[in-house]
Amino acid sequence: MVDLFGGNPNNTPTSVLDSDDRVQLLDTTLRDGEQAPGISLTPDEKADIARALDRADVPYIEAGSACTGEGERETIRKVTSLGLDATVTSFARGVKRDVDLALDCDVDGVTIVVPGSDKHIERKVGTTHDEVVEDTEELVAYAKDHGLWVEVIGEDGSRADLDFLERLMRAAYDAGADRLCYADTVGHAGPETTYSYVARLADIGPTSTHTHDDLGLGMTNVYASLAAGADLVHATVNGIGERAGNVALEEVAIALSHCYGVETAKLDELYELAQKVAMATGVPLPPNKAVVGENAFTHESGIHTDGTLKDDTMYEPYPPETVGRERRLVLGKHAGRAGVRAALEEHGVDVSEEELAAVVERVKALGDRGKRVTDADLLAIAEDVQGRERDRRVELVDLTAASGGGTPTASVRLRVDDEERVASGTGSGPVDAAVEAVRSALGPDADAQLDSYHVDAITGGTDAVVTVEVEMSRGDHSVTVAASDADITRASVDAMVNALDRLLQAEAEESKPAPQADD
Ligand SMILES: CC(=O)SCCNC(=O)CCNC(=O)[C@H](O)C(C)(C)COP(=O)(O)OP(=O)(O)OC[C@H]1O[C@@H](n2cnc3c(N)ncnc32)[C@H](O)[C@@H]1OP(=O)(O)O
Ligand SMILES: CC(C)C(=O)C(=O)O
Repeated sequence: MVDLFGGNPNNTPTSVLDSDDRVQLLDTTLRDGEQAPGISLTPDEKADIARALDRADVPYIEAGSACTGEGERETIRKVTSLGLDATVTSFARGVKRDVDLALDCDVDGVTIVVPGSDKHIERKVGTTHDEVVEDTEELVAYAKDHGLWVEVIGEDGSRADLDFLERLMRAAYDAGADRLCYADTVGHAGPETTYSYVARLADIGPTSTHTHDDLGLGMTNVYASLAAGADLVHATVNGIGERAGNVALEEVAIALSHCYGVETAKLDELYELAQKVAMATGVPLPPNKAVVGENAFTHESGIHTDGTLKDDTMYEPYPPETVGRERRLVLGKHAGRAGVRAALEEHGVDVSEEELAAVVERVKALGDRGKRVTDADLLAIAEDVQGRERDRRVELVDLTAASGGGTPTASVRLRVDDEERVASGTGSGPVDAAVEAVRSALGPDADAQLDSYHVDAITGGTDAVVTVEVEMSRGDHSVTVAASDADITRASVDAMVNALDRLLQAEAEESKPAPQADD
């Protein structure tokens, strides 16, 4: 077995890092991240992300590849004009023209990428090992002469002949490169390979690591690199990048802080940064993504919710505020009594043990149908279980609908606050006509989206009672309401009017001023 992390005979592994070790980040969201298919950031979007990276104290920002074209150079210039604290760099192939184009964008540094593996040297670039070494030496000296910070990357380094890679990197370092970088370009290496390659480079000079996630080993290889002596990690926000992406900056930052006390960025800036990148790139955050996913600090299952209510730290490795987030307890199929009681108490609703059991059962039933149980759903269930009448803003008083022969028509009488409103509508069928009539009676108060509409027959036969369940949303609020009747049009309109009423109530509730401490 390979003794990767230097375990001693007592089976206690040597720590990868100590809290006084210094590790830095180079963010390549704007270069490798943008290379993910379909992403193209505008100058303003790059500037916005770069500012957010700078606020998070990320010391190196690779702003793009100046060789790509004039549009890209404009985006890089926009970033270099911001006067950030970070060192702003551009990617450059191992050719003088690319370094000149980078200089033309006023960057502080270049990441010079030269072919590292035989495949890249012979088949891609069509050169020789000796030429790569000579060209690299010349180019590093040229870039240094022009005042640039220089990192030299041996592309496809993890598949390179290690003796050659070492020779190439030594030549680059001797020519004046500030840093060397190990690149697992196709994300094929395991941690043992990574460790042995990085260890050889780190013996030469300061070494960075650039890992990809094709085998899901991006982060493992960062650890192997740090254990082997690397002290700078290339990463992208949300892990976006070529193919399966790069190692995620937010994950590296929190993991090094949590496991070793090594700080690499301002952690409480990470969530905003992640959202900004998701928005600008159009690559949404997966809900289960570490640190920044919707579910990272959300608890639904009863056992977890109960534990969390007893002690915040029960089911979380670190408090959500550390990374600029908040904890959420939500209800669904896996809810238990403690979570439901806490949610009701938050809305000032007290229930007996018996009522609580009935509410939990209804919450689970809603969850069983694959529904997210919202606050409005919970309050509707509790009211029903407790047989409480609530103040309503909108109520269906009367409905008539006709569909025989000509165009289906319907008229409704609604009570809206203390006023009665009557309206009629036409539609493709009686339900559609009745919904049109409701919209016409309510005007802007009916501006809501019907997210789902579901009909179930509760009893058999042509006199069956049907239950109509609608899910509607308005702004940030969403509600699921069911109504039953022998008349499907009546059940549908009842459910929709009740849903609209609850959405309007939720909105009104939200706009109430918060109670003062001594209220
Ligand atoms: C692993 C990585 O992420 S590498 C970075 C990937 N980034 C990019 O590709 C940036 C966007 N690219 C582009 O806009 C274009 O590819 C350009 C402008 C760079 C080049 O465009 P073109 O001149 O049309 O060349 P094309 O894209 O077809 O081929 C790439 C060329 O770069 C050469 N090249 C590739 N890597 C290197 C390197 N490390 N050093 C020197 N030359 C290289 C190739 O040999 C090929 O040259 P050839 O045309 O003489 O065969
Ligand atoms: C340019 C280099 C660092 C790269 O993106 C890679 O090798 O994956």
